Amino acid sequence: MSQFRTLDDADLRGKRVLVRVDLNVPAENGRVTDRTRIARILPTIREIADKGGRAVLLAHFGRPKGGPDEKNSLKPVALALAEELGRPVAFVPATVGDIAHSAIGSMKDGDVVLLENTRFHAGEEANEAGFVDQLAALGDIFVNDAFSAAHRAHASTEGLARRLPSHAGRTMQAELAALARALERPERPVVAVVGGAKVSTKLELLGNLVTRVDVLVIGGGMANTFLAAQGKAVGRSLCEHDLLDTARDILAKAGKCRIVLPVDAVVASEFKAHAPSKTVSVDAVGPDDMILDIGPQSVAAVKAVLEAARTLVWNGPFGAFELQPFDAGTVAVAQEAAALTLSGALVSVAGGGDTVAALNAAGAADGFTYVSTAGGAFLEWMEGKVLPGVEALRL
Ligand SMILES: Nc1ncnc2c1ncn2[C@@H]1O[C@H](COP(=O)(O)OP(=O)(O)OP(=O)(O)O)[C@@H](O)[C@H]1O
Ligand SMILES: O=C(O)[C@H](O)COP(=O)(O)O
Repeated sequence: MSQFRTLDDADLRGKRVLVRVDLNVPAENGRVTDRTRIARILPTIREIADKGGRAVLLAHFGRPKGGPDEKNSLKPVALALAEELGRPVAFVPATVGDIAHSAIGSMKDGDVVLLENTRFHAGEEANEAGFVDQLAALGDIFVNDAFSAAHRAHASTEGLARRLPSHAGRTMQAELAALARALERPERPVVAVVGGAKVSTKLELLGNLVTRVDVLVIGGGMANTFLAAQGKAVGRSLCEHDLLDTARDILAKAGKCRIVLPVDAVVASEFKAHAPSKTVSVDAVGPDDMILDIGPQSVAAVKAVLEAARTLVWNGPFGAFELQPFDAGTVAVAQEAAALTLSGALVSVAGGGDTVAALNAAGAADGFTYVSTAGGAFLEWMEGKVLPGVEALRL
């Protein structure tokens, strides 16, 4: 961690500390429905406040089009944050300018305020120098605790880190350490599991992973494209038929990396919970069938792969896990990974919004070595891409 300044290196007392956090949390009708990301940033905020810093939180929420819109206000999130923190969090209905200055000017040591959505200003996503200046004028030092937004080169993630003395927050530190352990200097054999639905966005990831891991397990909707590329019928399953050549290229360049695809599947003719289903070989998928989960033989094969592995990196469920009983494959593999991790045999790291939801639903998340709350940033990191928000923190 010597490549980054951390809170250990910061003189916080009496300082205005601009803290970039990720409060892009799921919400419905103005109520936060999942507080995982809030829980992750508490240690950094508490440490800054307890050391006498004045924590000025910066965050985005949703994807507003560069102007204020009530639907994307962070105000309700400030309430949830205050509850989790167990201390007041003053919400400031402005991101920069006089209102923000005056609210920050009246802070005392140990206070916490949350500024309005950074994306209400077009300069945020454009990483405009003028907007970076306006943000920088509000603080003395910058702390980035938002790994999950670090793939964005925005004013509050990248620009500020280059403008003010900058430090990695505790969650950023933990995330980088866990991810480095899993892919940069992992114990081998390393297994990557890639599933889920977003085939086209994850194909580049697969192409990169085959050069870095020992075994690549492909599941979920992803696998269907590969089965089709091998000439198998996939019926009405989720499948990107225009990407079959890309899938074939990935299979061809696998080299020493073993690729594990499902050998059996649970199929149904409707995409809904408890739809009548049957288990078939992947060579016997009918024209009306939809593959909604991997079958028991595939589960056994993946478990065997995990038993022989030392490191696991996982993104994407094995099936339509929100619909019972099509969660069975994901649940079984998640529980096996958690058990192997708890026994000390495996280092396991998982990331992705739906993946984390699936691991939680399986009761397996606590068993993993590290569960990242990052979606896009986790994928880009797995792809081996440079994350601008992380790069800007490097010494
Ligand atoms: N065989 C399948 N057929 C259809 N949908 C599937 C199948 N397997 C998995 N899915 C769907 O994949 C989705 C999750 O995949 P996704 O690629 O979005 O995961 P993620 O990367 O963890 O999510 P996020 O983008 O939120 O970070 C789930 O909604 C699940 O129902
Ligand atoms: O939810 C996320 O993955 C991060 O907060 C980044 O959000 P974005 O995809 O809208 O940039």
